[in-house]
Amino acid sequence: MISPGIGLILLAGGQSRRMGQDKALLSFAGEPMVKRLLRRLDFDGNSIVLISANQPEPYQKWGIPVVADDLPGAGPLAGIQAGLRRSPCTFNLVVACDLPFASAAVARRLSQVAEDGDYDAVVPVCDGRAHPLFSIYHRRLQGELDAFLQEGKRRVGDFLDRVQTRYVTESFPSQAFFNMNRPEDYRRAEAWEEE
Ligand SMILES: Nc1nc2c(ncn2[C@@H]2O[C@H](COP(=O)(O)OP(=O)(O)OP(=O)(O)O)[C@@H](O)[C@H]2O)c(=O)[nH]1
Repeated sequence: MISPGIGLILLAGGQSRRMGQDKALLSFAGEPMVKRLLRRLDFDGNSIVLISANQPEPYQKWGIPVVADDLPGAGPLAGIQAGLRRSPCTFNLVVACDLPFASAAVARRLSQVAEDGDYDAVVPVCDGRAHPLFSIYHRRLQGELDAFLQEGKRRVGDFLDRVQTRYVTESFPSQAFFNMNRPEDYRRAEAWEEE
């Protein structure tokens, strides 16, 4: 289990234009992606909040608290903003809803780094790429994030450059960060699942 002091912010408010259907509700190996993520990440008992600009009904039916973006249409950073505002936790793992192999082991490792240090954000780097949508954010970032978005800025990486970000470069399994944008990504991931 993840440390009980870490909250989970699930980002499910995108438009899924490339996929052509809502990625958060996409059935993967017979299970909607959001339910799969909750099962895999093992956040039982921790604070969970799902940020969606779309229909809240399916999530409410599953007992998952849903909040809407404060800045609709502004992208994932605005989802993080809404999540940090609602979460009671100091540290929060932000997870995009399109990561079919999101890993509890990676989440535990990042949580450990966050709780041992005093960073604003803890971001894994795998194969030379940072993964800010599977990362930990400190709730004290709220004011700075509000100001950043207010300036019309939207890029998560640019925001992370402004704050005390700890990039964690370890031998993470790259599949944990594989995200599905298009139907061909979905087919590829389902094939891995079946292997
Ligand atoms: N809450 C919230 N989440 C978002 C927003 N935009 C994207 N996300 C989430 O961020 C993650 C990555 O999203 P993308 O794949 O970049 O964007 P998308 O809008 O879902 O997909 P495309 O329309 O194909 O670009 C997914 O979990 C999305 O649900 C937003 O405006 N608000």
